[in-house]
Amino acid sequence: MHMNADQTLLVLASASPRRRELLAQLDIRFTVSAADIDETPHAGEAAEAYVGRLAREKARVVASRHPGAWVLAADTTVALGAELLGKPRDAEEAQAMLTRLSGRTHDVYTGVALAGRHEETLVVRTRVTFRSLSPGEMSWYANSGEPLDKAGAYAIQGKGGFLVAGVDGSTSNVVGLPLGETVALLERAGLPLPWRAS
Ligand SMILES: Cc1cn([C@H]2C[C@H](O)[C@@H](COP(=O)(O)OP(=O)(O)OP(=O)(O)O)O2)c(=O)[nH]c1=O
Repeated sequence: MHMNADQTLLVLASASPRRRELLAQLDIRFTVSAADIDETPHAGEAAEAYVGRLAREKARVVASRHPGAWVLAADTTVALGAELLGKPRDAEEAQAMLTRLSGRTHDVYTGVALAGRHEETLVVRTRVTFRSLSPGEMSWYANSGEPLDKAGAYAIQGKGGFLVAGVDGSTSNVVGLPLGETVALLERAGLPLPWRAS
């Protein structure tokens, strides 16, 4: 992609097909350029601070490659109390995460950052309650392949829907991009939106 000085150009700094689909559903025009950053949490870093920091770092890395454009980035993590559950390395770790989540309520945090003429970061929390899962359910799902690239080892939008007893808050936030808050963020920056004349 070549440089573009157009202030209405939006770049999504993400390799996640979920974020791409969520944004595309709203007919918002954007290009994609993934940021590869170190996602190791700092010692004692709380979930809210962690996802905000990672979203900001992703947005800044891609903004430096696209001067003049607006860059949107996000990061999602699952938090069970003070414990952060990122993407499981394998089916065994997925199973361990599902065992922790079974029969309990956890928080899903997504940090969203917009970088361009100015910078803004927000963090959205959704509470998700899991059913009490049987060993057979956990083992089948852990080995289904679906948990591997998902924070907390499940996809609410996929087969993982059967694990969930209830959701309190934004569902798109769980999938990786809180649509209501993201639209408000783009609106504040003056980006053109399909329902608003630019
Ligand atoms: C809990 C949950 C997470 N997820 C996904 C959303 C995110 O893509 C992923 C968390 O990983 P992230 O590190 O937030 O995102 P990513 O590595 O997929 O993409 P990028 O950093 O390039 O933007 O987990 C679901 O799809 N469904 C769910 O129910």
